[in-house]
Amino acid sequence: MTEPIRLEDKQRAFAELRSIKAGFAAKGWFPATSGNLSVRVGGFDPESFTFAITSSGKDKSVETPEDFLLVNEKGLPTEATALKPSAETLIHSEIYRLTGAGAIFHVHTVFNNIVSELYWSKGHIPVDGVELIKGFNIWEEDAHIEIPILPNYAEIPRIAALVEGALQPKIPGIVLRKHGIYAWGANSFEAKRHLEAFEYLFEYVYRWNLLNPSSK
Ligand SMILES: CSCCC(=O)C(=O)COP(=O)(O)O
Ligand SMILES: [Zn+2]
Repeated sequence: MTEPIRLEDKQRAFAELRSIKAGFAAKGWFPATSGNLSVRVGGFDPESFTFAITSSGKDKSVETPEDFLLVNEKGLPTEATALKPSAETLIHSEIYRLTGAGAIFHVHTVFNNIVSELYWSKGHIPVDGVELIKGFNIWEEDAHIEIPILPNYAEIPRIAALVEGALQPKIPGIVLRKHGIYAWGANSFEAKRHLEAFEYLFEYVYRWNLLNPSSK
């Protein structure tokens, strides 16, 4: 039996999401209502857990009392609400189930879209020796990493079904082709650091390719 979520845990999760949402909005990371954010709230059992997630279709650069709701591991609201969870909730559920993460953030940016297309045929975005790889806690000198890319199917369950096969043990993120990045971490602080590192690396890869068109 799953323990009911305590009001203070729910409020803490919503406050955390509110602050992350405002910070990402200030960076312009939620164009045209895109993006979604979640944090795990309770029930750390991989088979039954609860997380707070952004409601679907909202302007995420605006703060309202209807921005977040709680859902279970199947992505269904755990409390009576008129709010709809993010259309991409099932991807969050699958990432929580497989990684035990504490927070997952998804944004659409021009850089993540372009590099996903640039490296689509390889199935991953390679990055070599850039210092910010250390943002993933990879401290090896001249580290080489490969960030997985999944197809952007219209049906979210089809994408969710591919997450397990795409996960790279040291890489806390997955890119959807010409769609956006999912980055996660043990908590919001770590998931934010990971997302910022990914976005820095995507911009680096994009600019490197512009300057060195034959290097790919
Ligand atoms: C106009 S954004 C298209 C849907 C999407 O990719 C996204 O990230 C936002 O969907 P949500 O249901 O979470 O608002
Ligand atoms: Zn999206």
